[in-house]
Amino acid sequence: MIEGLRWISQPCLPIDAMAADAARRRQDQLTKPRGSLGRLEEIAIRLAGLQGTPTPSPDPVQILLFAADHGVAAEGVSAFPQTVTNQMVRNIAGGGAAISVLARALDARMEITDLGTVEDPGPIPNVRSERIGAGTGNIAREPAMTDEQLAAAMNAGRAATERAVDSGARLLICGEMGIANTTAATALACALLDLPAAALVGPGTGLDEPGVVRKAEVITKALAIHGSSDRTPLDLLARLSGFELAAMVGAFITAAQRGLPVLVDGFIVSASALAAVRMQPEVRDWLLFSHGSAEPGHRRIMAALDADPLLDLGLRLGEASGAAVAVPLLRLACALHQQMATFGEAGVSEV
Ligand SMILES: O=C(O)c1ccc[n+]([C@@H]2O[C@H](COP(=O)([O-])O)[C@@H](O)[C@H]2O)c1
Ligand SMILES: Cc1cc2nc[nH]c2cc1C
Repeated sequence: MIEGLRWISQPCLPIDAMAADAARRRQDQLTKPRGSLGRLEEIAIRLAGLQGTPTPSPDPVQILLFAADHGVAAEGVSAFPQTVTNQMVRNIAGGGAAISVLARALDARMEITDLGTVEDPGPIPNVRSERIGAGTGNIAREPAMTDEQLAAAMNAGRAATERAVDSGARLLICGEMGIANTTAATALACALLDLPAAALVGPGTGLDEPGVVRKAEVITKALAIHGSSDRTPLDLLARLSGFELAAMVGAFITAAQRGLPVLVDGFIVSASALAAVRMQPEVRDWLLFSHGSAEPGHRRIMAALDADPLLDLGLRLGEASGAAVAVPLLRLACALHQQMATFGEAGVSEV
């Protein structure tokens, strides 16, 4: 085990089965035909079990946004230049990005961390600088990061999650910003799922068809160098991912160990969730899935995690935007659970 990452094997908290059972019984007494609120019932029951309470709620919601650059961008695998990562960090912090608007509209807390964009932008208001390097290595030629960098990234995600728990957050959302990170996420997921690049590759920010073919070749090369099936998920994470992906793996494992439910965003976040579950299978219990990304490989990752995301809106933005959009559903599911009258209270006949 890598020095500084021994905490990965600490157990996750168990789910409170009594709280979940009580929530299920309450759902069956509310003034509606049994099961008629479908997955909204499921959400309230799961949150009750995860939070260990008869009054589940996603609030306060904590969004952790991790940004980093990727050496593999040099292979022309993104429709956008690498400088956009830094520019978008400024935009997110300045309030103009989609997630900035969504976080404001939801009244959610958001913490933004620069884990290593290509150029150090210097201090930016509302951005934590925890730079691990000037982007990762180009995975088509070398490992993305060293073991020390992996530990730094995962520990940054862990520390951010600890801060969230300590400040009373009841739902964790992780998001990412990193030009070329769909290449890293695809390579990581292919290695973890033992699938070829062609099974998961997609346009990311908007590559054309020939671009996607080139991207698949780059991923195939990276998998040939690093993707050997006898490598551990931790080793694959170091070799094929990125600082923001590794931070999210650290965040998810920590959330499960500290008892904080997670609402998973799109393609890149799901690749991190898959890696976290491979390292610690009990993490799966703590994950709710917000939306199906338009990135085609997302479906394969969802299938591997036995996940059925709540929404299907054709989103492919990242930045935690899809998870943010699903928060109102969780709020409404919890409001219904808490505020609806029971058959007894309302004097409505049950049969
Ligand atoms: O989350 C998704 O499903 C998603 C799908 C495609 C692209 N993205 C975002 O787009 C960026 C990566 O795309 P690319 O083409 O540069 O690899 C990165 O900043 C992600 O947040 C995100
Ligand atoms: C503009 C832009 C915004 C993003 N947000 C997340 N990924 C992104 C990629 C681009 C290119």
